[in-house]
Amino acid sequence: MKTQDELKKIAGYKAADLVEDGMTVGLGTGSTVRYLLDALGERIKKDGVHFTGVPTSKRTADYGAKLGMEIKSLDEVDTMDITIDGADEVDPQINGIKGGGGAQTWEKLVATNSKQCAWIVDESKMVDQLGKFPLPVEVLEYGHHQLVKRLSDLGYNPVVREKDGGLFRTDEGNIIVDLHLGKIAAPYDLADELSNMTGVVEHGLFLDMTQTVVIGTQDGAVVKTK
Ligand SMILES: O=C[C@H](O)[C@H](O)[C@H](O)COP(=O)(O)O
Repeated sequence: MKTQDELKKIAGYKAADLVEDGMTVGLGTGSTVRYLLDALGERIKKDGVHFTGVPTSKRTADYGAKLGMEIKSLDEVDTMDITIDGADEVDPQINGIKGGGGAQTWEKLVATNSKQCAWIVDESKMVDQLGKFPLPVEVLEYGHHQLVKRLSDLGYNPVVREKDGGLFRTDEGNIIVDLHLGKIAAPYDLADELSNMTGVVEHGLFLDMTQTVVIGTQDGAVVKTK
């Protein structure tokens, strides 16, 4: 029986095949993406493959640069040929929840500027309906008590994310409110509602953005395409 970490590695290494010489590639964030970066680092060393990486977090930028990748910011490129990223939950339509690591705002910016997107997940992340994983929402710190109250009144069970005894901070210096929803019956309505709330920077619902999911399973990598 392979561990969850081994399944993440299977997905990350398989997805590295999607990257071709000369591409501009959006690089996601998280523990599964770390395996993708390791695999790409090996291809750089062994095969001399060259691509430009557009990272979705400072963590990914630092790790990619350490592995010899050319790193550019989103503002320095026109478009990305593909973005490969992790996800916290993926449903049968390849919609998902992201932001478990608090990186969803940069991730969504990079994804929406990419020609195609692929997610890499272990099989435990595949669900019939989104919402068991708490939905991360990046918000401005200013006024967040009011916003949290509003989210609570709506029945969304908001919890302000903490780290090391203080508030968790995103790469933009904002904070994260995790919505404990249980099930998301109407994801499109919820996405619109959250996007329209003043103080919300970005939420972790990624709808109709991704065409491919590479799943690490006990039987190897499975690629599902829309
Ligand atoms: O903010 C973090 C990202 O959305 C990650 O891609 C997501 O949380 C999945 O991370 P992991 O591969 O570590 O489970």
